[in-house]
Amino acid sequence: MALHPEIAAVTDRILERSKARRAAYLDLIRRELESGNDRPKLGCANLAHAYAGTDEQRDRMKDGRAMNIGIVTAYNDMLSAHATYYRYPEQMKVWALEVGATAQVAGGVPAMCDGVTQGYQGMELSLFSRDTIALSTAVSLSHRVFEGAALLGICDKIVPGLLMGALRFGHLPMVLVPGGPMRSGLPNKEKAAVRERYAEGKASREELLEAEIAAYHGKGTCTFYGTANSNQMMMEAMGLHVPGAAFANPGTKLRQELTRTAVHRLTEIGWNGDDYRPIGHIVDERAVVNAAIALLSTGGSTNHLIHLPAIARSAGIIIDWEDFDRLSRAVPLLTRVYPNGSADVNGFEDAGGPGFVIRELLGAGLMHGDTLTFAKEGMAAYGRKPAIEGDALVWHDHPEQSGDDSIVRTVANPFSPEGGFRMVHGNMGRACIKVSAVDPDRWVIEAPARVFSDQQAVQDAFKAGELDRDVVVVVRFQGPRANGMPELHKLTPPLGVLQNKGFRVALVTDGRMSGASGKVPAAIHLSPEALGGGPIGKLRDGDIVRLDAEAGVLEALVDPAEWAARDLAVAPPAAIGTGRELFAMLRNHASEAELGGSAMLAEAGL
Ligand SMILES: O=C(O)[C@H](O)[C@@H](O)[C@H](O)[C@H](O)COP(=O)(O)O
Ligand code: SF4
Repeated sequence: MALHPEIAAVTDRILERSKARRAAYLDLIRRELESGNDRPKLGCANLAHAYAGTDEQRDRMKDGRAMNIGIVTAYNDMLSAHATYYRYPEQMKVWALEVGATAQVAGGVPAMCDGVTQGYQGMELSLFSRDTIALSTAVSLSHRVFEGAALLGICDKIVPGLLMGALRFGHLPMVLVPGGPMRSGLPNKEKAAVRERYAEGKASREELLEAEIAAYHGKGTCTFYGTANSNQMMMEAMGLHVPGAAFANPGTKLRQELTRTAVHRLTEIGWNGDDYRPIGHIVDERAVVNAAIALLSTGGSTNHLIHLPAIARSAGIIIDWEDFDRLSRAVPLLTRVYPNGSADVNGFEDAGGPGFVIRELLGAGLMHGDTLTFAKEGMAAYGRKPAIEGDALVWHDHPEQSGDDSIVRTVANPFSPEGGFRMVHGNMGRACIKVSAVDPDRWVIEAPARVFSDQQAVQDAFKAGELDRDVVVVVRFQGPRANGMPELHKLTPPLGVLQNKGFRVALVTDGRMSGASGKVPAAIHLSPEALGGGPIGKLRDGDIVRLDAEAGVLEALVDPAEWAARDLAVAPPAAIGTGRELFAMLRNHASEAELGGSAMLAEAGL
């Protein structure tokens, strides 16, 4: 099937825009391969230090003919998703030896659970924890005694951060190794309903805690389709997994064999043979477009409108929100997974999962099918479903129809002819809105603004009954440079209560929302941000604001002369405590959300 013309056009736009940067990137990884991929060249003392900690593999390492795999792990017990990684390195070392290779933990990277920090000070470190992860990945791989790498990370900023760092070592073959979602617990919609009752004072804290623990009840990724699970969908679309590895549950034979195959396949690719395919060649302009399409056709997390531009830039590729907007209008919405529906990610996997979606998109010419992938067979392999037969890991074709068309649909019968994202712009700048989780009758909201500079003030105003009306809640000074661009997801329950009461409600912010945020129309990532002069700083209580997701408009309906003459609001002082002061250097140099929201990339000229 020929590639859809709009997808070809957007890809060409990206290729053209990225030409010089991409050429420089490919030249870098060529030079790195020539200079950096020959362990025997290192000094004897350097090699002895590298091997001492893994003395049981020293003879094989000394021999230098087999791949030494660097494992970069984001294991910790804070993220239920990453707790699954506890024994992965030990197992992976055994699986490497099975095929004559070796593996070492090159380093650990920090990982924040946004669910634990949501609504609290720690959330102001969340976005920049991504740069910290990228830097830690570079420190890990800088030992230069590896011919391949396995990246163990699942959640929100961890996959983006690992890739941002690892792509600077793009001459190495690499694989992303996910751990899988926890089994389904209390359905997400029931959890959200208890939260709204609690916000209204109709449920006790004990009742809420019970509900939350019933939802988040064990090891594995949370089961809503938020940023973490969107990561897995995108990694499949970029060909950076063993095909179909995204959503096999932890502790299963299938999960084990997918990880074992990742280790074996990595050594098969090698670094000096004819199957050499380094991550820097896999992550090209078409793979970035495929990732965007996978995100848009599944109503994935809005955080990837910041993370994918950052990942792409790390490989010399520039994608912008207009690209996303154009792709979103060209690809259909094929899944409804919470918050875009009531099913969770286990239901998505059972109904066909990423493989079904990719098979559909490839078959309709809605994805690039000719990209280089970790799998030998190319992108078609990612349209199939893994299974265990006896002791063997095999792949099967998906059936023509999904297992549940209330969750996954074919291209011929989509939930919507267009994807889940829109860009909106006007006299306050450019913002993003995810429409896949918003009822169409709420895509246009025009109401008086109520302006805040922090999310707690919104909660207080809600509790005081001051928001019980049609209202556009504006929360500013939430951008990367102001306070690290926290997610404002705790505002979802109160705004949802107002919406349930029948009020016309919207949120406008230079901050972010969670991938788990949904039903309330929210224009987010507004750029330029308030700190430093963004026009959102001109808004006043009572101004009429119009948010029209269909027409792509976000406008303060204020007389232009008055708007031009207005002074900007004064920024609140930078907060300290919970380590936030340590991140001032990242805030002060951060680029805008659309450019990736990264001080590290900005200062590196990427
Ligand atoms: O972008 C995301 O997907 C969120 O950051 C998610 O990782 C975060 O943990 C939410 O806070 C979870 O949702 P609840 O807070 O509703 O549990
Ligand atoms: S999905 Fe979010 S809440 Fe769940 S483990 Fe990952 S970061 Fe934490």
